[in-house]
Amino acid sequence: MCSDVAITVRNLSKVFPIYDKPHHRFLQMVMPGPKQRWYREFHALKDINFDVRRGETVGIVGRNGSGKSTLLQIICGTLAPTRGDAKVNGRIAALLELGTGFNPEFTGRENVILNATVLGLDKSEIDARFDAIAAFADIGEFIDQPVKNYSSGMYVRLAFAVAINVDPDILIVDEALSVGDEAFQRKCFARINAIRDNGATVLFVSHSAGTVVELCDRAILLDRGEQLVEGTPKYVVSRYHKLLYAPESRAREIREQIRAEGCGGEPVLGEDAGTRDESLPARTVDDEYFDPYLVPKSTIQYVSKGATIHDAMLTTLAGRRVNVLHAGREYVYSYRADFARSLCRVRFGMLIKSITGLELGGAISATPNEAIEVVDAGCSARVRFRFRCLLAPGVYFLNAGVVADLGEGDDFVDRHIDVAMFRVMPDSSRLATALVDFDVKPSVDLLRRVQAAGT
Ligand SMILES: Nc1ncnc2c1ncn2[C@@H]1O[C@H](COP(=O)(O)OP(=O)(O)OP(=O)(O)O)[C@@H](O)[C@H]1O
Repeated sequence: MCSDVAITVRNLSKVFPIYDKPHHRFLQMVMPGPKQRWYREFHALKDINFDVRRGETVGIVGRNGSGKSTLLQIICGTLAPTRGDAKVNGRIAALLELGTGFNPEFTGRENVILNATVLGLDKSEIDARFDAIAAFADIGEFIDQPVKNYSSGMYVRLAFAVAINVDPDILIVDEALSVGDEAFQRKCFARINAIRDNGATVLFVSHSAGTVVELCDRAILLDRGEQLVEGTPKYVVSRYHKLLYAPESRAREIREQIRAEGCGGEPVLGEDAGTRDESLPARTVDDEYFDPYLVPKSTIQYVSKGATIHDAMLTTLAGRRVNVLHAGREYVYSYRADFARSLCRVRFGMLIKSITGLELGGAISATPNEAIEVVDAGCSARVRFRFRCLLAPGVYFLNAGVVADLGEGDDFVDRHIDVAMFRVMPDSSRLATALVDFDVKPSVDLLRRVQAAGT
């Protein structure tokens, strides 16, 4: 293996036997034969090939079951490939899914020693680092309890503390971070950054587009065990999203499209160089655009009480339809409401929610005193909400609602939940943390420390 390559994966395939009935496993053991096979083959990885250079941080993305964890386990040597091989050059520390690495009967202290020994540290090195590992894990006296008594959060804390305190040449992280609490996750990301800055190689599995774009130099998209594409994180994440939100009927076609595009997104060319979907208008790298596959699957339409909402959409200020937005820019959320009966004191509303349903912000077209007094049957209204997209990269959902006074106060006369969705593009220049960007203007003054007299 070339000395500036940390990981080489060649023609790697993994086939799992699937037994339809529990006793078939036994029958296969006692009656294996060329004619009768008691299992079906499931191809979890199919002919995977890539290199990771020393010092690179590479993200692996893909839908559930695409083979990410299987790939990492083979690279770490905890699972054997069926064909091909994965070679690593250097000390590898891995944070794989829960359950791997620790012996549940041993205490945290014993597991730390065991793990660090497996990672190649001698006794004096382990003694020198033990306190740092325990401090990072911050699990108090649980360090002397068997790990079978740990919560999943404690387990991850300790596993991560070991993995990143042994000065690995190669760090492999499999999304396990999402188990820890937020403060701990932040501590871990800071530590991963420090390890990377010291020249280590990081291989990272994540479902979070923001994390991959933020942390990685390059990304690889796996789907159904196949390596569909590799390229810049922005490019690969955009293809991943295209696949993730594809209707089942189009998924196969979209996979083929992505595969045909091949390797993409050299940084100098910009994320979509040479791979534009011909059905979309030409755009520059940072342009917002419309992704036809970004369609909510959770839309709920309430029973109409005299008005009906249609054509909910987002556009640029110039009127171009979009749903992949640029943070910081202004957009218009609009819909049409058709009135089948006359309604009094009419107002229109909008709401933006996070993927978990958290209501982030909304607006109503008028105060109660300024509601439209009467809208006659047969009329239509075009409703527009202009807003600035002050949101973190990620996916968001939109509600739309029409309110009128039906005699007993305001009531919804039509309401659509998750009527549209949009994505905010990852932005590496972003300083804001969390979901909502308050347009904070940070400033830092470095103050020279006054030297004490005589020192
Ligand atoms: N030991 C096994 N026996 C049979 N099938 C397996 C085994 N381990 C994994 N698989 C199957 O291989 C496929 C890939 O699994 P893997 O865990 O690598 O996917 P993943 O991309 O990491 O998924 P997720 O994002 O849900 O963690 C899945 O369909 C899984 O059911």
